[in-house]
Amino acid sequence: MSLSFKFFPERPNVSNDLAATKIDIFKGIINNARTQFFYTFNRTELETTTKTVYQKFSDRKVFVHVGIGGSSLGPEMMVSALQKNDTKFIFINNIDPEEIHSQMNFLKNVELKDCLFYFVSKSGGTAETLAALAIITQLLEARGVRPSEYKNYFVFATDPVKSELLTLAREWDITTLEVPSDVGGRFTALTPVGFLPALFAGMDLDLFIKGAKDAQADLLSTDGSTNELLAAAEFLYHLKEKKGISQTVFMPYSSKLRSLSFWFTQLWAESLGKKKNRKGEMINVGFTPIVGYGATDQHSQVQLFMEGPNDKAFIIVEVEKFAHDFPLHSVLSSNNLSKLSTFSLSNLMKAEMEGTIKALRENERHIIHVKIAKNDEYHLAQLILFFESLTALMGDYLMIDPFDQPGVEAGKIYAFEFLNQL
Ligand SMILES: O=P(O)(O)OC[C@H]1O[C@](O)(CO)[C@@H](O)[C@@H]1O
Repeated sequence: MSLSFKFFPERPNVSNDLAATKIDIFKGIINNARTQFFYTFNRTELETTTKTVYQKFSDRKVFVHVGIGGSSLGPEMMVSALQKNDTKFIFINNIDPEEIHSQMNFLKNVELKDCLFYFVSKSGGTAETLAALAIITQLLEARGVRPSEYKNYFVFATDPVKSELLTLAREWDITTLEVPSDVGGRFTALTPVGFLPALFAGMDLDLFIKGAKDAQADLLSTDGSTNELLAAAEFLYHLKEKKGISQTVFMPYSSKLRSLSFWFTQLWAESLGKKKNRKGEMINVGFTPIVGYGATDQHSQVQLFMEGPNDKAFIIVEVEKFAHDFPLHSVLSSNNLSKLSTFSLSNLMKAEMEGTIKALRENERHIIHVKIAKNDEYHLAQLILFFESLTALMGDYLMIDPFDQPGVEAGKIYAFEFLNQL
């Protein structure tokens, strides 16, 4: 795996015996019929069907992605990290009428033949996504498009076995991609959910999948001295058990990877925040994710991180080499400018990150520093698989099921009760 790791104050000691035990457990998790996230991208037919769909609609200049939670956060993160072309992306990922108004206004002014609407919902029954479908069909109707023609504008991604969207897909003859039944919504970035937007963003899908495949063996290694998945799990679990640290600040030093923090937030929060353990006993556990990005948040949250309660672990993601850089020399004379003049912007970013890590260490904070050589498809896929694997494994440490989300159901039921009273 080409992610490199440093742990502060120190890497936990993972003996080979412990590694063998934990990898056995991890294999049990990823080989379970309902939790196949670790292997889905090995299914080449998922890649080829997505490429075929892309070919069919590749002339589209506006890609409207409709979905919420895991059906949107992965694609948003991938596109904002690595888009390489001019495709206009619109993410309809909320039901704020004012935002939808702006999005629909934009769409009213573009040629429909330039648009592709990608509706993603694992369950096919999510109210927010179906609401957006209703509004988009109104837009199409107003432009004279009949339901029999929706197939020219829509692609669906949903569970191939059980989903309301399947019924509509059959009725309207919509091209439909698979969200594998055995992969939970928040683990679907490395499936057609992420693949299709990646292709429309001009990303190299083969390199993306290769990155994930190349990480598999290292994540399963029973060498405790090199398996960083196990080290990270031990590090975070013991911080929680011994020091009560259960907040996790996720802070890439990169604007392009800022959305990785939002993707991580759902993965970490929805998977690990649980009322009951696997035996059904009340335990109310979880790790609270905190979104950050450097260097910007040094001027926002870092004061708290340094001097506030020592109740947070920090995951800092570094991009070693940026694709672009700028020298900082200037014709202006100023003391502060002249201190920068012999350096580049990426030198400043690196120095600020290292400076923050050093200061955090002086304040006895706990840090996992992850480095990628560059922000590309290969490394992004490795980050995704690493954090998905870490989440699954932490579920075992916490003795909970990281693949369900019973806590969000009650709110949905009450929302419909309120709706029916309106
Ligand atoms: O893909 P779906 O089924 O529309 O679900 C969207 C999101 O809603 C949840 O089920 C609950 O928040 C998430 O787990 C999921 O990512």
